[in-house]
Amino acid sequence: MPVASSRKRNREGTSIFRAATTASRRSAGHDKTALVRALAHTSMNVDIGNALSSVASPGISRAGLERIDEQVAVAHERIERGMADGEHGYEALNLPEKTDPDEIRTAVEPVADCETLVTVGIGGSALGAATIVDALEAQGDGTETVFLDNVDPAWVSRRLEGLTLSETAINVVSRSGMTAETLANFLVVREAFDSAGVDWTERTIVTTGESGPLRELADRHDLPSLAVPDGVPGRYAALSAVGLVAAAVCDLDIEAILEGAAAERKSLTGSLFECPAYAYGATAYALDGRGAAVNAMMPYAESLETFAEWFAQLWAESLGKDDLGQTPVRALGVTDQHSQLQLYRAGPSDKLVTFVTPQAHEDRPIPDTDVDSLAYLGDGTLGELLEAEFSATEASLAAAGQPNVRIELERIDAAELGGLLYGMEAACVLAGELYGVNTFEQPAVEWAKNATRGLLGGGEFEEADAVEAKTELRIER
Ligand SMILES: O=P(O)(O)OC[C@H]1O[C@](O)(CO)[C@@H](O)[C@@H]1O
Repeated sequence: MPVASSRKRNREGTSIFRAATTASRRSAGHDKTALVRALAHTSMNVDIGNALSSVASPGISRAGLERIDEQVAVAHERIERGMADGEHGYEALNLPEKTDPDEIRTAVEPVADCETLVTVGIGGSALGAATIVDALEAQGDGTETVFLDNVDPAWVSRRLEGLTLSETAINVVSRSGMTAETLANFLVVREAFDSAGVDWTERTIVTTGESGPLRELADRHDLPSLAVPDGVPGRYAALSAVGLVAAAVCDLDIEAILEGAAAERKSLTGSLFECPAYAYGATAYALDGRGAAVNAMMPYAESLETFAEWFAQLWAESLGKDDLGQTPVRALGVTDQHSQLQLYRAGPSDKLVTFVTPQAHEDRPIPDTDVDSLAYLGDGTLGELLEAEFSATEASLAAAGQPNVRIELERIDAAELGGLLYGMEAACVLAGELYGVNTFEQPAVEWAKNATRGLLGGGEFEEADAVEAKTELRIER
């Protein structure tokens, strides 16, 4: 029954659809020409028109964009130098060329026929993989995927219950190889296999660094393993084995993901007016400086909900330091029109709303109805309703002077997704340069890790003492 629906494109590549909205915007007095489309074909096109000061407040003027573009040119040189030298962090932007899909496919062969894949990992060691398999679910081979990225005992038990362990494979991922949650969950999963009499060493694949407890376990049991590439922080590792092992087990087109990313890499030039990724990073940075301290990532596709979670880690852990950084918020279109939009439209003007919208998508007709008041829905499609709601919500924010940016994908497929992931990583690296922060470290997370280890007898940590010294003011029933 599903039928393909796509917005027709004229030769200039401007969607007829957009033309319509331009008319409505013009009626609302918007100057609408700031669509940044890459010179080379890339996945993501970025429309920053609704972030202009002629439309929104906070907003950025054209002169402001020109000024930032000078900083972008300098930042781009720094990024290119870091990539050329394989420097820590910048090396992540070389992954489309460096990741070997054949190596990944070979490594997953022993488990490729599993019915269920349990991925044990957290943060960057789970979110990239989850984003890819959730976004491309319809294009996979039907392998069920379970991500254990929390240690809530009831939740973990529910996830494991009901699994046919003899048909289940384990994908353990940890860059450091010592993250407590991941190692604890792996020990729990292993025990479940042992209790069921299923040999987990036959059904486990490991992705980790050169050293650490997980590397030791992999070597001791001679488990098939892949390396986390050097110089690539977890949150930037989706386009390596870290994010692609699960995709390969689900028989997704990991080659096309890397090709889409490679095409996006070609769009990195020294100007935001030519590079969608930099246009996004520079605009988000500029708006933060003008008061938009919150960035609500609101994809208009259910399959991109996990992408918003992935983006939240990327943006928060990369830019949140030295009292700087824009707070990412996860939202979903159309669902959060009915929960968050009131705030985004009529609350404080401290937010940028980032929309991600596929131009083409699967569709489903809405049957005709004899209820007159529903005639406007009947005989249409859910896709038309989704598109109308997206445009209406985008325009409603602009009409209220609330800044928003649109990221357009042609459709949600492997190449487009690869480009989107790469583009957002490049946007974040650029924003990090503009903020002047160390984009690739996350020292602030260590305090709680030390405290946890101390509380559990894993060593002497002053942080654990501080936990005990909590100031209390309890209000009890
Ligand atoms: O891959 P690892 O080393 O297990 O770390 C998982 C996640 O934990 C963090 O280090 C934060 O605690 C993230 O940066 C990382 O993605």
